[in-house]
Amino acid sequence: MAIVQVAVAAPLAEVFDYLLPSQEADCALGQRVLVPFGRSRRVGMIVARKERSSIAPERLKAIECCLDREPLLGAEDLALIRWAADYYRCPPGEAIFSALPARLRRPVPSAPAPSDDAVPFEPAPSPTLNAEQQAAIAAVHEAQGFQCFLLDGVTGSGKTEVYIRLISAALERGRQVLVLVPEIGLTPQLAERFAQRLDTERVVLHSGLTERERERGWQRAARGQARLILGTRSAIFTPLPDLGLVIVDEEHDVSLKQQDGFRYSARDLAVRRAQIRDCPVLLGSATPSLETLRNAERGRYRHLHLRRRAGGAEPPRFLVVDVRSQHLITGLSHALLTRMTTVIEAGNQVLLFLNRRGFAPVLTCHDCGWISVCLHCDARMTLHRDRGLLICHHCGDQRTLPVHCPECESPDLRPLGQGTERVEDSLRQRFPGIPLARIDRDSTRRKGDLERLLAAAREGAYPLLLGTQMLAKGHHLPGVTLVGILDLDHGLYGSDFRATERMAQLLIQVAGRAGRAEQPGTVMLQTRHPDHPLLIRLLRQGYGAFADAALAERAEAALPPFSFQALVRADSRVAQRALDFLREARARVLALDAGPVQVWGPAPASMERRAGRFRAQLLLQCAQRAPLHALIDRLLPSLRALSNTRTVRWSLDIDPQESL
Ligand SMILES: Nc1ncnc2c1ncn2[C@@H]1O[C@H](COP(=O)(O)OP(=O)(O)OP(=O)(O)O)[C@@H](O)[C@H]1O
Ligand SMILES: [Zn+2]
Repeated sequence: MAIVQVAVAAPLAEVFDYLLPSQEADCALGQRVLVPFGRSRRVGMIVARKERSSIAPERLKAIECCLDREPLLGAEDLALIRWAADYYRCPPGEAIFSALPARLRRPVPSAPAPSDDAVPFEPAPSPTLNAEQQAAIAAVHEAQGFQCFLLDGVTGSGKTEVYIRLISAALERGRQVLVLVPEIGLTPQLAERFAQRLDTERVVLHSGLTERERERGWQRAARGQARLILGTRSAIFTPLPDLGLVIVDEEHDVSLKQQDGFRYSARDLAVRRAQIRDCPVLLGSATPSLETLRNAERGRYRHLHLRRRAGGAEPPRFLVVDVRSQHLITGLSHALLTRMTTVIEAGNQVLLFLNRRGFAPVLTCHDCGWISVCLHCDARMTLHRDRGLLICHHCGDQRTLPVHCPECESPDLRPLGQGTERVEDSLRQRFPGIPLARIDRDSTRRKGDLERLLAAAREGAYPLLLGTQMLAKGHHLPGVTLVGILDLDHGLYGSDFRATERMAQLLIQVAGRAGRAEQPGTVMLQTRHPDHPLLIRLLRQGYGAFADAALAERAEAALPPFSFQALVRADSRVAQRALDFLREARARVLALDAGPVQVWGPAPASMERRAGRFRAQLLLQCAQRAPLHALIDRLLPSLRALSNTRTVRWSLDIDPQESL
């Protein structure tokens, strides 16, 4: 009997050998099987065939049955997932089964191939490419096999147009194309643009679909029926037999990194996938991550520029509003309000950006000083007046809005600061009769809300747009000529070393919504730190100059991308336990002789208690990747042993994007 290696759907570091009974002899790589496992049965996937096993033949168990008639994953798909599982230290079975549509994680047979639906196609006219767009396209066309490109194009420079041309050419060559975007909210707009221009079978894959829809799309992609696949990060694992081009839009966005369970970077895996496939990959952004810029600088990625806005639109003009010692009206300066009036009277649109939802970030008692703290987190509960609730944005806990102070019974409770709900309130009073759309997670809770609001916003239905980053990213809103940024200051002095990078990206992305059509745009940035050197550089010289300076700072401090990191996070219900666990982990690292790997911490998280658990982290860092990863391999067994005896949860994050 043949021997196969099976990855079982469970958090186990190993894969297991099984016998393949003769009635299942043609069961192959990438097919799911049902196997006896301990006293139960589990679903698994065949990941290799073997000549012999190190386990004595009489002790080998046989698989019970094969669940699929054809492989669900091809050899390359498996290679990618297993590479990712190794690199990110995720158990192979967990990685493989989290890459499958949810239903196929259970012991059910896979469905037959879904049929195609033909859609009538009326191509929309395509613009004449400018010289920079042409050069970018030509560069990618010249690629022989694998090559990674950075498409670094200012907002509104026509990156999407470049994608469309490259996709079209790849489709004509008979290839499939995978396009990744960081957020669901960006899929409808892009899908719509693709639908107008590309006559091909498309699927969209994201977490907002039902299990059925997702499985169907996945199957059509896997069987080569769908030729263009547009999806959020987990779509990186979709099997694509004819893959010929990978595109990652907004490659700088943290949402491309999975932050729990199988913690992978879809962007980095896109590059790896293209390498395995030997095809080109294009990373696009107006604000590339410092990691990607560094790779371009080192010549590993080819840097393509689109320096001008397409179709003759002007870059937006920045005005800094120094709000120190100014009287603000619910967070808005007089200068901003005045200009808003002018823009609205001229029949254009204003977009206001405030990255804080709810009515106010805290409720206080004016008599005794009580504040609305969360019982489970080291955080304040946000006042949501519309819903009559205090909500903790960290653990989700809700309380009905108190009428009297819970401490002193005073009725004088006051909201402090403002969120989008409060700004909306104030604007409706100040601009009566002017249609306003607030776009944030609260105002778009039902399916289709966001799409509807954005479509109406694009049509110019709302002279006033107000929103969080949901509204800021990637949307083309041609009527917007004024963008007001109410408060980004926390990003200038954040505790995470990436805080300024994120602030700069968000600022440029939000600003990029202004003046994308005929009318020029203005961006008013309210700040209490108008003299901050990085801010000045960003506004006067642009993102590229900012990134150069930020990279120089990172080099100086030996931080990523000039070093590599891994973060061990731990949490426990009892204070100190997580820290104690990490102290021991640190001792183990030192006992292993860490060599060039530096060990920082452990330190409590900046918000230590969250959802009733105390959190801490231990950082490992090294100028080279190899010694760090070698150390981790030696460390993991002892971490697993350590945690067995404790009530501590822990995880390992390779190339972490966020500290706690
Ligand atoms: N060569 C061109 N000539 C005229 N118009 C163009 C050209 N290329 C793109 N456009 C138009 O310019 C606008 C902006 O282009 P697009 O949305 O592709 O930019 P982008 O770089 O992807 O934007 P962002 O990253 O800011 O979302 C679109 O309306 C697009 O149709
Ligand atoms: Zn909480």
